[in-house]
Amino acid sequence: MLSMILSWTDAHPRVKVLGTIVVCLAVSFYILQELLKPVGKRRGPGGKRYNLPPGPKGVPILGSLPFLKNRAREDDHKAVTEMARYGEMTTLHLGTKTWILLNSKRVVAEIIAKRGSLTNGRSPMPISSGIVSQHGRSLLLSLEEGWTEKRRVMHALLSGSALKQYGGWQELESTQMMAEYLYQPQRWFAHHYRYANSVVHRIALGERLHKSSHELADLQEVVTRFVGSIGTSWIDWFPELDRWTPKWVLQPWRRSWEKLGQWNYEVYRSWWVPVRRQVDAGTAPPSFVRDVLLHEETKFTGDDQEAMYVAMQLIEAGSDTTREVLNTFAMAALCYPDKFQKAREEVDWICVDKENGSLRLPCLSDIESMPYICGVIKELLRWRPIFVFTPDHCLTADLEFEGYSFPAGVGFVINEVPVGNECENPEAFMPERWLDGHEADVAHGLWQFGGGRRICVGYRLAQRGLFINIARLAMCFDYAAAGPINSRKLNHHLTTEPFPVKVTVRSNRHAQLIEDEAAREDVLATAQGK
Ligand code: HEM
Repeated sequence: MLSMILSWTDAHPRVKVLGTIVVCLAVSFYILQELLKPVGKRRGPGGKRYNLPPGPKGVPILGSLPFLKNRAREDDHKAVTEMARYGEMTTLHLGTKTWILLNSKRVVAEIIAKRGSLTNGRSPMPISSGIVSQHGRSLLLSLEEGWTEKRRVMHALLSGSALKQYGGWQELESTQMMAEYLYQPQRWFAHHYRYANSVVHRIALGERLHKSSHELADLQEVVTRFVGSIGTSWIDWFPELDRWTPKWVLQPWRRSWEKLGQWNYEVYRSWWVPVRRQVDAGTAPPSFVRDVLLHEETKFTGDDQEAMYVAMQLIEAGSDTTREVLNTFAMAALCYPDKFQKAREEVDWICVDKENGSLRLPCLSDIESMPYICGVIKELLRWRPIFVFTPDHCLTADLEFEGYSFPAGVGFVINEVPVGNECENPEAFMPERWLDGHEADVAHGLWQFGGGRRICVGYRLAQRGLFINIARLAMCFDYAAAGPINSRKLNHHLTTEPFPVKVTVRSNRHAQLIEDEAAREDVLATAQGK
């Protein structure tokens, strides 16, 4: 048979050439597929086969990447919700990575929280972590890349003394925000951003924010472009390509990312260097940088550049997130006036004097007495999550779990929408669903801050910042739609008005209260733009 084929192809040389090409292509494709096998399909030691949960088949080599890249950011969250149809866990092969989506609260608690010492790694991201962040943003670092030391120093942010110290600044910046709302209600969204940015700026670097709009825009652009780099480059899905190919000959992708990384570095330096000098000279005001990161007792083992990334990462991680939740609050106020009213009633109950009717602004010590406001915060994060996926929690050793076996290197990812929707009537905004005695603990039963060993280090600060502002806004301002709105179109990417809102102060008495408070805190003139 073979000799017949050979003599036939001898007589038809073109077919022979074509056949050879087809065979070569098929062999190359097979080799490529073997080389770029995702972590979850590879055999373990001694040829061990792993048993992963079900999931979509995907296409050769790329797996489910084309699907995920196109659909994960859709406003209706349909694609990420559909992923949960495979069960409590869904396996996705994405380039050479394998993600296990965790679709229920139960498995998130089991894998991310209870087995946190095994699931605290991160998969390699040579572009967004390596080149763009110069291996400095702890958020994306693996254990081997020095995450543990950075986490150690940041941990201080979760402590009671830090919360107390920074609480005063949160109240002050919030008072300024209230006054800004009063004088420029049409710029409500911009006040959210200013608040979020200045609070975390002061916590990290020690000074109130007095940067030029150009400098602020640069930092915002750095954040946007960094976030935009996550998951964008194919190389982050096939990190092996970065290791296997010689850098300067076969890595054409490097140049533009390096330019971005260098620009990011320079913007960071322009914020960092003056603070570093003040600390060295002993003239710096209190801050996380002065009192923790660079304090000799902390014994941070990183160099100046690593310290800079730790400090600056705080600012970017803490500002956009808080701004987005405050915008979501404005949307909920428009769509659910009855819930807004309930929130207001709770604040009035505490902050209006029962004997003489005088008013005071809510403060952080009111948290325990305002469970409904605490419920509003949790519900905002559940109703319109700002993260649909948390970063992957990579397994650092093989794991057996409920009949499945997972190889080291797979990434567990919280599929936030189905997890948040595991409740009655998930489409509705219902703060009362959180009134279970744990409402003041924002991470209890809510996974928007991630979990386990890598849980957001700013989650307590975030909750307190949201509390003080939401309680005060509910007490003092009314929200009305000023055009068509769609509660799913929050337009978080916009720096202009994300949806049309008309804000008005509740009464002259409330206006007076804000002015008095702002004058007392010495932020009135700044809020008036003087
Ligand atoms: C609503 C507000 C916020 C949300 C939803 C949020 C969410 C998150 C999530 C999901 C992670 C990854 C957790 C994981 O991998 O399991 C994270 C990490 C982080 N967050 Fe937040 N965050 C918020 C506010 C803040 C604030 C106010 C700060 C700073 C003051 C902050 C600083 C950080 C830092 C530094 C990390 C990286 C931690 C590490 O490398 O271990 N976040 N955050």
